[in-house]
Amino acid sequence: MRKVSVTVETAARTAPAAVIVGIDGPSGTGKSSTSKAVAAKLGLRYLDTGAQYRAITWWMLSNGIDVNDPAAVADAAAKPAVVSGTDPAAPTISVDGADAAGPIRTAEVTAAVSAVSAVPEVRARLTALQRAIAAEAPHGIVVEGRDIGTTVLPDADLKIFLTASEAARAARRSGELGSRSAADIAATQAALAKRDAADSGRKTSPLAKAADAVEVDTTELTLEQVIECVVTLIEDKQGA
Ligand SMILES: Nc1ncnc2c1ncn2[C@@H]1O[C@H](COP(=O)(O)OP(=O)(O)O)[C@@H](O)[C@H]1O
Ligand SMILES: Nc1ccn([C@H]2C[C@H](O)[C@@H](COP(=O)(O)OP(=O)(O)O)O2)c(=O)n1
Repeated sequence: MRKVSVTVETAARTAPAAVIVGIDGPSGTGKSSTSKAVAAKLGLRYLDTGAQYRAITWWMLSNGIDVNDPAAVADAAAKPAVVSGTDPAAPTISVDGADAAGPIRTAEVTAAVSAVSAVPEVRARLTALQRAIAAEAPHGIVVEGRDIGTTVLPDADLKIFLTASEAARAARRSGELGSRSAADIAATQAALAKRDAADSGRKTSPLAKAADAVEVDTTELTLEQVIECVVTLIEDKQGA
């Protein structure tokens, strides 16, 4: 009996601790692509918190809530059941049991999401959900968003803040939308700037770099270089 218990205790001591990584930054800096790839490489879970804010926004729009009325949004904030699947190879998002992966990417949701995510009741609810998901991840998790390092997981083992020039971010997003014309890139850049200003300017947990976050400017880096950089930072932390 004694021998078994010593073996179990030794195994527990030597098993690598779960690692919690927060990746924040404005739109188009590479948060989702980087977080998914890093989590897959290191056997961690992956959580896209932006998808959760989009999911609540989609529910509000589908249920006739005026997204520009903060009191109406606050009243409804507890109603939708948001569920995130955290496998980095196949992340999922559902609302009240319905697959929301497609509908949350429409232009209508993108235009409304900053107003909905500025409402404190929405943030409180999703922050609690995000913390619970992170706490349950067996080997750790990469959580991406706008306020992960500052608010959701202030004790994360590693915080990364991704940046890139507005022009690079607009070109990336336009490419995703299937257009590289100068006019489309300019329109995308204006929409990005407007959303970033709203996300950075709101009162409750705005988009911001945590004081202890590592800033990585991805403007001149390939996605592979950014992934490698973040993997190295995590491995350095784990080895420390
Ligand atoms: N370093 C990079 N260089 C070029 N394209 C990139 C880079 N990082 C991401 N991308 C591309 O830019 C687009 C936006 O990336 P994404 O990860 O969705 O950003 P975010 O989650 O920050 O909004 C995607 O099409 C992605 O493949
Ligand atoms: N932790 C987070 C994540 C996203 N949000 C809000 C603000 C963002 O404009 C929207 C959408 O986030 P998402 O990461 O999907 O945005 P993009 O992929 O950059 O288009 O959600 C937030 O307020 N807090």
